[in-house]
Amino acid sequence: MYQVKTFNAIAQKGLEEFDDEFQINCSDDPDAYLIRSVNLLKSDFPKKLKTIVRAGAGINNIPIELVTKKGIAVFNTPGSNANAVKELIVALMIDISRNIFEAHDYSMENTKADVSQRTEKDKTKFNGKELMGKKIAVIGLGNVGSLVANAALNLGMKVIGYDPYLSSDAAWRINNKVKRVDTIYQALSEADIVTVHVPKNQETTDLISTEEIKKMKKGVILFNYSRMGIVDNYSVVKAVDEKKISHYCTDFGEPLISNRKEVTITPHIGGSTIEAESKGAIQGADTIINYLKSGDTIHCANLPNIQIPFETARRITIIHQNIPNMVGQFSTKIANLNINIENMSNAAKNLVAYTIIDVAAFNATKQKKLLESINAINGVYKVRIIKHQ
Ligand SMILES: NC(=O)C1=CN([C@@H]2O[C@H](COP(=O)(O)OP(=O)(O)OC[C@H]3O[C@@H](n4cnc5c(N)ncnc54)[C@H](O)[C@@H]3O)[C@@H](O)[C@H]2O)C=CC1
Ligand SMILES: O=C(O)CCC(=O)C(=O)O
Repeated sequence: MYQVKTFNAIAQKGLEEFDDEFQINCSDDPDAYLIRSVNLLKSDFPKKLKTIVRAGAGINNIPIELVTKKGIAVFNTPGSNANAVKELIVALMIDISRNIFEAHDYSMENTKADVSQRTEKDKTKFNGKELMGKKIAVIGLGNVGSLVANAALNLGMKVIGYDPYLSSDAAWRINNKVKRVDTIYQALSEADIVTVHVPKNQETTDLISTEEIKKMKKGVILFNYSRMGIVDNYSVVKAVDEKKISHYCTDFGEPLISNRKEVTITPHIGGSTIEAESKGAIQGADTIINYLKSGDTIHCANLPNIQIPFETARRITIIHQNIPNMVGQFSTKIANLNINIENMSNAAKNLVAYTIIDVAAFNATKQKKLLESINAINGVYKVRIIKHQ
C-alpha cells in the first residue's frame, strides 16, 4: 500500500485517480506529497518520502537541493494551469485598458433617477484604449508565455518575445509572427504592455527592477503573474509615482503596493479555475502513480529523465551522486548476490545521477541484503526495489 499526503486544496478529480493500492492522508510517513503552494522551504521531510509533486508550475516552494540529497524526486504538472493564467491576463489587459474597474465603481454609486443624464455627461472619464495595434513584450515563452503571446496576436497586438532558454517544444507552440529578441532590454523598450512569465530562481529575482523599468516606455502597463520578487515592488512604486508605469497588475500582493488606484492585485488566482485545478490534480496524481510504480522520471525537475519499459520481475532504482564508479559498484553488489542484470540505464543531471537496473525475481532475504549493501555505498541518496505488478 502506498501512502500519499496532500497539502492545499487538491481537486477531487485528481484524488479519484488513486486506486486501492493508495491511501490518502492516512500516514505521517508517506511515500508521496501532492502539493500546491505550501511553503516547504523550512520543512523536515519524512524518511520514506520518495516524491513531491506540485500540482501546478512553480516549484520555488520546495528546497530542491536539500530534497535531492534525500533522494526525493520533484515533479510539477507542466502546462496544467497555463490556459487559466492566459485568460486572466487577457481579461485584465482589457479591463485595465478600458478602465472597467473605475467605470464599475462609478456606475454602482450612480443609481439615482438622473442616471442616464449623468452617465452621458460623465462617461468620457472612462474612455479607454484598444489593444489592437499595441505592442506587448512577453518575458518567458514557456507554457504560459507562449499562450499569452499567441492570444495577444489574436487580439491584433504586436508581440515581442524574450526567452533565452526557450525549449524546442515551446518554440513549436509559438506563432511565427511573435518577434523574438535577444536581450530583455530590446523587449522592454518598445512595449506598451510588459508581462513576465518566468520561474522564480536566483537569476529571475528582481528581473524587473529600476534599470529595466527605466528602459520601458512612459505609461507602460506591467504584469507580474509569475511570483512575488520577480518584479521589485519598490522600483514599481517609485515608477508609478513618477507616472512611468501607468498600471501594475499582479497576483502577489503586499502592503507596499496596496491601496493605489494604479495597482490591481488579485489573490494568487492565476491558476484558480475548476478546469486547471482538476487538470493539475489529475496530472499530479498520475505522476505519483507512475513514479512510485515504475521509477520512470518523465519531466522530473531534479533528476535526469529516464523512461524504460518495466518488463522484469524487479526494478532497482538508485538516486546517487554523479561521481565515478557508482554503476560499477552497484553491478558488483548485485552480482555478489548472484542476481543477473537484465537491463540497465544511467543518466546524470548536474551533481545528481539516477540508475535503473531491471533484474529477475529474488526472495526477501536477498532483497534485505541488496538494500543494505547498496545503501552502504558512499554517495547513494536513495535505493528502492519495485516489484512488477
Ligand atoms: N499566478 C499563478 O497562479 C501562476 C503562476 N505561475 C508562475 O509562472 C511561472 C511560469 O509558468 P509556466 O509558463 O507554466 O512555466 P514554464 O516552465 O513552462 O515556462 C517558463 C519559461 O521561462 C523561461 N525563462 C527562464 N528564465 C528566464 C529568464 N531569465 N528570462 C526569460 N525567460 C526565462 C524558460 O525558458 C521557460 O520557457 C511559474 O514558474 C510560476 O512561478 C504559473 C502558473 C500559475
Ligand atoms: O493555485 C495554485 O496552486 C497556484 C498556481 C501557481 O502559482 C503555479 O502553478 O505555479
